[in-house]
Amino acid sequence: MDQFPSSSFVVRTERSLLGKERLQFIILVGQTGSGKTTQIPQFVLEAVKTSDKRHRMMVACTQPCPVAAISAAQRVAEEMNVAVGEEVGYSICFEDNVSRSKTVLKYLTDGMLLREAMADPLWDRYRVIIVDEAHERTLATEVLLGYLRKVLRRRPDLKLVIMTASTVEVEAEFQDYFDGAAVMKVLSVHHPVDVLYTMAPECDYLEATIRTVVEIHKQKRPGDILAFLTSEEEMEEACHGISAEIGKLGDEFGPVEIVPLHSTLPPAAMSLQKIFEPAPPAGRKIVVSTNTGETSLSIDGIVYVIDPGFAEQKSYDPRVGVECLSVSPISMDRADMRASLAGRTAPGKCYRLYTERSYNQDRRARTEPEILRALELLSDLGALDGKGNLTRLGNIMSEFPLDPRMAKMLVVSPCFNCSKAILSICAMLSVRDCFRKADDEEARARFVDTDGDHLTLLKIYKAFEHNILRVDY
Ligand SMILES: Nc1ncnc2c1ncn2[C@@H]1O[C@H](COP(=O)(O)OP(=O)(O)OP(=O)(O)O)[C@@H](O)[C@H]1O
Repeated sequence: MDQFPSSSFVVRTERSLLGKERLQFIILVGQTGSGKTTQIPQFVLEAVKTSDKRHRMMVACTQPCPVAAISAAQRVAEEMNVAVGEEVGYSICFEDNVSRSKTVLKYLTDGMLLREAMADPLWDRYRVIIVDEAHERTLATEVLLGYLRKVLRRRPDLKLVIMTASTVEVEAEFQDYFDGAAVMKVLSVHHPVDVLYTMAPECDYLEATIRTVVEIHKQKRPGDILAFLTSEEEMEEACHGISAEIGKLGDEFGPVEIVPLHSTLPPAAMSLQKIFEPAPPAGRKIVVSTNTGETSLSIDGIVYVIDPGFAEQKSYDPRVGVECLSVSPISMDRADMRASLAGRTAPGKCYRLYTERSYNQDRRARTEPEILRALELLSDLGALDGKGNLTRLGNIMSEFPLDPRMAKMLVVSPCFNCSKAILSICAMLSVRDCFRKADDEEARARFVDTDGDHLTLLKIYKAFEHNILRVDY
């Protein structure tokens, strides 16, 4: 990408980019919904196509979660009037929808691009790499950026675009890390958002969310609703609750379309498009989302945001050496990001289901980047030495596209003669819970092993093998 072709964006550059044809990397800042994910890769692709034909042609655009990669590929393929999997494709864990000969623009999760580096360490097939949603500071994005900085020195023809919907501090941090990289800004219109707090803390945020959705539907002017919850189970419960309560209202307040949004929504490609479809005539769309709806997918028409103030977040407990996923209060910057989504297409309202005091006093200003929590874990597992270098064990572990604890379990399992069992346990831990509905509780109880969840998973897998694959032990 020697220069961006003209676009419909109003772009303000901090330094003149167009005169500097040899810039190797830039940071592009734009509010969520301004078109970074769907438009910039197309401009870049256009520029790549018109540049020196001897160069490699492929453009990669990374996303923090599978559902965002699929959604972007679908949208861009539609805009370019091509089929997904041909000129525009996507690659996520366990699904590669690309054509070796045709794909020139590939949306993929940041983890998948890192995996590609194992076989192709300098990403030789790519001419431009676009790292999207960099402000989310996921572990994979941070590792990717660290590695990219090294690769750029060895591949002067490789260009990097870092895209973020960040705050000024985050922007400065990226600029600092990439030697004062130029910043481009996509200026977009943003409407005012009224932020409302509860007078007293809510003791049950799920119930409060359902109640608030129903009240908005009964009392407020047209506009879609986006409600944040912390897990898929909560979302399912909320969708049922909202549907039941709104059903009781009869036809008086108009129809609703309730759409769940989760990063691993199955089957992602099929249900995804519903999120972008307009609300039913004279009705309302209600999107119930985990934090995937914060920045990974921009949904038009949202006027009301309901923020209970919690998210499921990973934390590492060094005392027991276990990483746990717990529901904890979100930081102020994430609360502000959620609120801003109400003002994308019209003036909006954000209902925070917590007190103003809780916003000001109980929350961190920013979310701690995941990478800081991961370092401690790697040292405890013996993957890093005292100086922070990879040990021999760490090197072997890095070959596995797995959580480090699972990688270590697998690497050391031959010493304990249990590789096959550990392999099955790792596979079971890598997929979504195989029991999901409340009525599966009885079935789950049949497999419970008093020695812990891992052995329960192994029992389930063995039963599956025995009954479905007819393998005898
Ligand atoms: N799969 C899709 N189907 C329909 N509309 C879409 C789809 N993906 C994006 N859009 C729409 O395209 C517009 C631009 O979205 P885009 O995701 O490119 O913005 P963005 O700046 O990258 O935001 P974010 O930071 O949230 O990813 C938005 O109005 C969005 O609703």
